[in-house]
Amino acid sequence: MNDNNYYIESEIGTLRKLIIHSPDGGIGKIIPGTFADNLYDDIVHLKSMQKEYNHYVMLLLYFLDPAKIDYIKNCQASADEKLKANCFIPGKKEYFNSDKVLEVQHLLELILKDEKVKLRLISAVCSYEESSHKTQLQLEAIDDTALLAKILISGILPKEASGSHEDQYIFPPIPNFIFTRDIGIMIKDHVLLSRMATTARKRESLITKFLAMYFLFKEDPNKVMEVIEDSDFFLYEEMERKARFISIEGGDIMMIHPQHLIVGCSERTSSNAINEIIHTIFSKDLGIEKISVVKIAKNRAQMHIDTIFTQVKRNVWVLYGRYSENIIAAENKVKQSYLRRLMHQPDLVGIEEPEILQFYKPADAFYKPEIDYSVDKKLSGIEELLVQVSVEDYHCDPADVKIIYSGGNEFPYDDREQWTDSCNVVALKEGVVIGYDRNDYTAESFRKNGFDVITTTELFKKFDEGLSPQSIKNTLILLPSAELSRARGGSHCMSMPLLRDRLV
Ligand SMILES: NC(=O)NCCC[C@H](N)C(=O)O
Repeated sequence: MNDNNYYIESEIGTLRKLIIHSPDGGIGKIIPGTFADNLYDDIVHLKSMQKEYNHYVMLLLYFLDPAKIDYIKNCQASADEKLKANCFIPGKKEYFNSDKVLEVQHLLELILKDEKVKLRLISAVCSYEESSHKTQLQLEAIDDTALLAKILISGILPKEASGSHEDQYIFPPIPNFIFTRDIGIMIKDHVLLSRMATTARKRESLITKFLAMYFLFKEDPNKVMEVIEDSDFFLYEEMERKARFISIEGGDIMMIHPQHLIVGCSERTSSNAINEIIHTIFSKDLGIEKISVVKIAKNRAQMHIDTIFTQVKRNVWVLYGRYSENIIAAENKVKQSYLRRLMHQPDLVGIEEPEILQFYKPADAFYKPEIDYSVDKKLSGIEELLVQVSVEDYHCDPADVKIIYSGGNEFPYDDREQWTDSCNVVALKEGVVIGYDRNDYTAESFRKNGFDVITTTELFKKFDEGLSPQSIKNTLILLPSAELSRARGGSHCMSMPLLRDRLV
C-alpha cells in the first residue's frame, strides 16, 4: 500500500483510486454533421453505452471498493425502480458514490459548495463559452450543486432551472469527458494538467483545473504542474505561433517506471509542449532520470500513444504491429517489398515510422532551465523501447519479454481491432487488464501468451460464487463494447489513475 493519497509511479502497480466519468447526456446529442467537431466517428446509442459502462464501473468496484458492490446489489434487488436506476447516475442521491472510484461530476458537485469557487467556475466557463450575462446570472442562482455540476458538463439548462418552456442548450456538449485519461496525468505525487488540443475538449481542461486546485491538491497547490506558452507567444505571427503552440493530452504520457517517463509527440501533444515538459520534470526533484519521446505521425486512428501500446506486466505489452520496427523489417522482406519500393508512394499503410528519442536528466545538480538538450539516445523503434523498459528498468530477462500484437498481427484484424482499442488496456494490477469483448483476435493472442480471458458477465458470476478479485492473475477481462468502442477510446482512456501501489 501507499501512504500518499495520490501517487503514481507505474502503469501496472495495483490500482487503488482513479477518476472516471460516466457517459452523460451530451453524447446523445451528436449528429453526423458534428462528428468532426465532437471527435466522434459514429452515432452512439447512449442507453446501451451506459449499460456497458456500468460493467466497467462494477468491475472497478469489485477490485477497488467491494463494499459498494453490496450497495449496488441491494439497490438492484429493491422494488424501488428509482433506486435501481439512480444508483449508477452521478448527481442522484442514490448514486453509489465511492471514494476510490471517483466521478468527475461528483467531485465538481463537491467543490461547487464553496460559493467563491462556484462563482469563479461559472464565470470561467461562461467567459470561455461566450455566454450571455443572463445565462451567467441564471447559473449563479442555482443552489443545487449536483444540478449545477450536471449543467456545466452536459451544457443543458433544464426548463425547471430556467423558468422556460423547454430545456435550453447553453453550452456545447463535452462528449469526450468519459476519457478521463486525457484530462491530466499523475506523475508521482504531482499532477500535470492537460491542455487539450481541440476546442471540443477545452471545457474538460478548465473543469479539471478547478478539480485539481480546489479538491485534489487543495492543501498542496504546488504539486499541480501546468505547462503554458511563453509570455511573448501572442506577439508572434501565425506560423510561428503554431510552432510554439502547447497542447498536452494525458493519453500521450505514461509514468512507466519510477525513473522513466514516456511522452508521445502526436496529433494531440505538441513538440513545444514536450520541450516544456522535459524542462519542468527535470527541474523538479521527482526522481525521474529519463524521458523517452515517441514521435508518431498525426493520425486520427492513432491520436495518442496509448492507442498504439500499453503495458500489461513488467515483461508483457500489447502493441499495434504496424508501429513495430521488427514487424516493419519483416514485412520489407516479403515479396511485396519490390512493389513498395517501386511505387511512387512507398508507404502503403499510411503510417510513418515512429521516431524514439531519449533524454537523460543532466548530472549537474545546479540544473539550469535554459540548457538546450541534445538527444542522448535514438532507438530503432517502439519495440526496442518496450523491451528496454522491461529489461533495463524492470530487470526482466530479455527472453521473457512478450509483445502481444493487436489482432494477432494478422491483416485486416490488426487494423480493425486497433481502431476499436485493442491496444488500449488498463491494469487493475500487474497482469490483470481490461479490454473490449469485440477484439477477438487480440484476445486470442492473449490466450496464446498464457493469459486467461473472461467476460465481465462470467467474472461477476464467479465473484458472486465466492471467487475473490485478489486471486485473479494473468487475465484479460472483457467489457461489453458494441457502443463504448464507438467513442474511440478503451479502458486506458477511460481511467485517470490517482493511486497505485508501488511495485516491489
Ligand atoms: N487516450 C485516448 O486515446 N483517448 C481517447 C480519446 C477519444 C476521443 N474521441 C478523442 O478523439 O479525443
